[in-house]
Amino acid sequence: MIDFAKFHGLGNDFIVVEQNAEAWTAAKVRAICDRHLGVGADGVLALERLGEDHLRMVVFNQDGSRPQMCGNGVRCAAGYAHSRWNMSDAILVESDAGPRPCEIIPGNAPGLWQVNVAMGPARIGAAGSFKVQGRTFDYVPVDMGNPHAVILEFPGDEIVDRAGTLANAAHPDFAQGVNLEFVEARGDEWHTSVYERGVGRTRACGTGACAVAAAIWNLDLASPDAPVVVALPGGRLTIAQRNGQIWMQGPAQEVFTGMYPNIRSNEDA
Ligand SMILES: N[C@@H](CCC[C@H](N)C(=O)O)C(=O)O
Repeated sequence: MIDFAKFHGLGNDFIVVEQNAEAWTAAKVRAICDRHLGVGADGVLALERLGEDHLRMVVFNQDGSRPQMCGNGVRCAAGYAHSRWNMSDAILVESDAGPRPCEIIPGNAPGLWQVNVAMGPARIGAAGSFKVQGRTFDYVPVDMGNPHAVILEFPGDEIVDRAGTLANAAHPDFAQGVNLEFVEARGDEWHTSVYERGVGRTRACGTGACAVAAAIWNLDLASPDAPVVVALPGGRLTIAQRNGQIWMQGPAQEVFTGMYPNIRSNEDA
């Protein structure tokens, strides 16, 4: 049996296991993440304790692929390590995209943490465009350790799904696939709809929110001295920048624990 905990960050949900990532095949990830036949989640976080306040997080997307980073996942990993391993309020999470220092903000309710994470620098690429159903979308590529394309339009779920499918079907602009963020300003907030590589439309994406803020600052649409609030379907993330580093603040919540039979999936057979 596999002991797991179910966590989410603004509805972007994960099965958290204390295991080396090598224990997971793509087929096993797909089986446990299946929302009808498994536990159900957007992905798996395989965590390993490395030291006193130090751990490694490997992320798997729902489709079994292994992305470099996950912003909502890293907050969940910090919350898990704080509660299960009694780690302090300053936790270093190693990821495939490099180390991500996390600060647990004091005053949390049981099973609910506010976490501030140094998400590294954002790397902005040359703007491009692609067509969906005859409509052209201009995008700003942003690398947050994983690839994003930020689009300053808010076209509705059907187009978001079509664009995400197309961009992730060996599109020449997106050799490694891409996470798409569609954005519009509403008052002081940036409303964002995300299509995630390896998952589809999700309720929230932490690296996506960082990419949105980085693109907005790069286009001079907001002051770089003030935090940007990114409003996702699952809730809000606050993104700031200090010394060339993007900081993301938001919640991580534990939902339940369970045991999953360590079965071979049909795909393994
Ligand atoms: N939900 C995540 C991003 C997870 C990885 C992404 N799907 C990818 O393939 O790059 C987040 O909160 O950042």
